Amino acid sequence: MTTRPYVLLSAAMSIDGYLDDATDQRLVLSNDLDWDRVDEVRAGCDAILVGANTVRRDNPRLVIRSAARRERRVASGLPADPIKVVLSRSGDLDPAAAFFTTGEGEKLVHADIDTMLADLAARGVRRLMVEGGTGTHTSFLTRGLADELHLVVAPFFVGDAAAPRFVHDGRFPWDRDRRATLAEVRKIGNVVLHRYLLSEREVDRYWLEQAVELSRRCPPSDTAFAVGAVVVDAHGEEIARGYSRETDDRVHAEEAALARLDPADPRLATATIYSSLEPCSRRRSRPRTCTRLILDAGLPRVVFALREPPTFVDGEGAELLAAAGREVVERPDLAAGVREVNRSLLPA
Ligand SMILES: NC(=O)C1=CN([C@@H]2O[C@H](COP(=O)(O)OP(=O)(O)OC[C@H]3O[C@@H](n4cnc5c(N)ncnc54)[C@H](OP(=O)(O)O)[C@@H]3O)[C@@H](O)[C@H]2O)C=CC1
Ligand SMILES: Nc1c(N[C@@H]2O[C@H](COP(=O)(O)O)[C@@H](O)[C@H]2O)[nH]c(=O)[nH]c1=O
Repeated sequence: MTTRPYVLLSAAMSIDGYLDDATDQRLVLSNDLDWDRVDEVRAGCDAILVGANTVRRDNPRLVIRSAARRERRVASGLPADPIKVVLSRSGDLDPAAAFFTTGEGEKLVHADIDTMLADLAARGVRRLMVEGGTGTHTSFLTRGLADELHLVVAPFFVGDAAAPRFVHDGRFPWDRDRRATLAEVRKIGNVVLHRYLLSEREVDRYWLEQAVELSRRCPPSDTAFAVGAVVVDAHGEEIARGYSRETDDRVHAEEAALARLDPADPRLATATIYSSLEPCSRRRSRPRTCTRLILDAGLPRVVFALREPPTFVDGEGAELLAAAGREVVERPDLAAGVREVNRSLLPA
């Protein structure tokens, strides 16, 4: 099975949540700096998608504007422009639309999202940017098919319910009990970019990267690893963090983080602990291992990047946690930073 491309949704809306006004003229919400950012994001993607109404109403070109970015793409063996895709069940599209007549990449029309994603995966597309409009964003979001959302808010109101909102009504996977992860807020002149992470895989990446960053603060040691740990509740809010040797010269990262929480804290029962290294399962310097502490705290989910290397002991934290019914997620794709922080302690 081929994996679907990474899906990045992008939209600009007014303060009151509209993507456009109700006139025939296209509403520009981004400023010049933000258009340049959009161009950069486009240049980092293999394909760009819009819905059929956006082609009909905006007549977009969806090409890379910057000559330097086009040259960089070509120099790295890519076409100057990403593949363009339009979603349309009706197929009612004007062949003279700029979508079809501009740009050097392929132009595709698809009537179904699943078929489209499979086709793009087969064409080697790894990153897809979805630029709207309302119906298209609603389809991707309600189906849980978005990994990341770039939402720009422009500083004015449209104030007309006849205009298209960011999304239609619907059942979205993120609600007040299951919040999306806010990875970044950036002021770009007078607009604000919000970057949200929407898929579990990307949320895990974000918190594990935080844990790896935290491990860089560990006081150096020849006899113990440098590890960072973050505990995140079911709403996606950080509730504790810690790192090796943070509070005394023996303390482990998970131990330091869990010590900051009341064992009776109800959030623990649905929280995730992110640790840059597999939780320890043998320890001389303390009565309880980090694996034991995690089990005793009732944490149902553990995510780590690197298995404990056999430098000091043979770790079996992952196996013990899984055997106890905890969900254990190993992310070796994020292990490079952990290896770098601990390079003097790893086997050559
Ligand atoms: N500010 C911003 O960032 C942006 C604003 N916009 C604005 O959004 C507005 C357009 O939004 P909207 O009218 O909702 O249109 P869309 O651009 O989302 O197009 C909707 C059409 O796309 C096709 N489509 C949508 N979902 C699916 C699906 N799941 N499977 C197959 N086909 C699908 C259908 O085409 P068909 O009818 O052919 O069957 C549908 O009618 C415009 O006013 C535009 O200016 C657009 C993009 C970005
Ligand atoms: N209006 C608007 C956006 N609209 C999106 O940009 C597309 C036009 O791209 P181009 O053909 O390159 O001019 C348009 O069809 C729609 O998908 N995007 C934004 O980031 N900010 C904005 O204010």
